[in-house]
Amino acid sequence: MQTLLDYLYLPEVWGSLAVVLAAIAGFFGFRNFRSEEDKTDELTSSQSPASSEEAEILAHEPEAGEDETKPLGAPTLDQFEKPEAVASRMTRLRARLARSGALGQALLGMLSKDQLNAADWEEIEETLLSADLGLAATDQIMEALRTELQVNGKADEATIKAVLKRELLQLVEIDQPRELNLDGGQDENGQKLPAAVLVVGVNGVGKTTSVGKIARILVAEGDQVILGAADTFRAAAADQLQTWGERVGVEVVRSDREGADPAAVAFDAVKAGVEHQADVVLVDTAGRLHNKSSLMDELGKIRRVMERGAKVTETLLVLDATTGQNGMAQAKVFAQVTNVTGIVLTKLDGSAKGGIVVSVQRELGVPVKLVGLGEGADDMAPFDPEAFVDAILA
Ligand SMILES: Nc1nc2c(ncn2[C@@H]2O[C@H](COP(=O)(O)OP(=O)(O)OP(=O)(O)O)[C@@H](O)[C@H]2O)c(=O)[nH]1
Repeated sequence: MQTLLDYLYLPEVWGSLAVVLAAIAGFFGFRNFRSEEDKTDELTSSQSPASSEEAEILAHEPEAGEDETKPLGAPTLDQFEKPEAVASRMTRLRARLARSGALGQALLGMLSKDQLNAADWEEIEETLLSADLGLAATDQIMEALRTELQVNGKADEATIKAVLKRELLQLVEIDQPRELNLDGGQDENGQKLPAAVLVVGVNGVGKTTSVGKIARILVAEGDQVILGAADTFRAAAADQLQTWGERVGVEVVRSDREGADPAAVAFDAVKAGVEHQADVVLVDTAGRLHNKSSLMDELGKIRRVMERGAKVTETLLVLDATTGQNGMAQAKVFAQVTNVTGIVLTKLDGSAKGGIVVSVQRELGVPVKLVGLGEGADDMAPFDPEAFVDAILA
């Protein structure tokens, strides 16, 4: 006769227990996916891959009966944080943006003098340049101010503000939508497909944090989101992303292996998004700048394998507002190697470099879509040109 102890050693018992636990976790809608790359080498695919590397990733299917999910307990829905709604964060964060209003105050102080001499104009130019507006935009504003003061002699504060606002708004304007394109379309059977969003940028600019924050914005808007931790260069990045996901009940696809193929993780994330009929799959990348061609290869491959599962509707470039022209040079490399569709400008809180919005859009020809305004989880908002200009002139 079997004792209770014998019974506990039976593998079927543990197998059944695992299935029950997985089912419970699945029921609560919270699962942590390990990339299939970690698990199997057995492959089948009817699609024709573009390269042998891609073939490996595409052919990567779990073995029959294998469950690649790793349930992390079963949190109930009310254990998840409720991210702040977009409208309320805009009001709250406006004040943060105003901290970068040093530009408006400095200019108004100088321009309200009775007689402006050459040294004053030089100082005005210097102030505009130090806000990272760039040469061309600075020239345009200088021209408009000179014209105003020549025509009307001394201008009052309200007039100067109006001229600055008009010019800045014109400079910030860009003939492209600022909203994220999150229309993934449908497959040939009419089943909804997720929008795949690739997030790129130099390390340390706030990429992983931004992916977490964007996920929260989307969750607040009612979207079902899946995150892909394709920054496999730094193991902590996947842990960091997982924490962001866990806080709001968002699934995170990751690899447990440091240095795993980022394209495999990105592929699995999109695959999970399709299977779970998610609205958006957000993929974080490492994007180390070893050299231009390896970066191009890596991002190109990630993008191609993502496209096999769903449409990459956005490639967002994350840029640190405090890094100025140096950051811009690096951003340009990314824009050259991948088709960037929007900028996420981080660390705009407290930075006197608000002018970077103008220069980055001019240099890269893509709109700033989101701005990071602090280290808090909901300190990110869609970019609003008028609120931005008002704030820097406050
Ligand atoms: N003040 C402020 N800090 C920010 C903002 N966005 C990100 N950070 C901080 O920037 C630091 C770097 O952020 P990460 O998300 O780890 O940067 P990363 O680009 O993913 O870095 P790698 O993974 O090394 O490539 C963190 O301390 C963030 O809290 C922001 O909008 N404002």
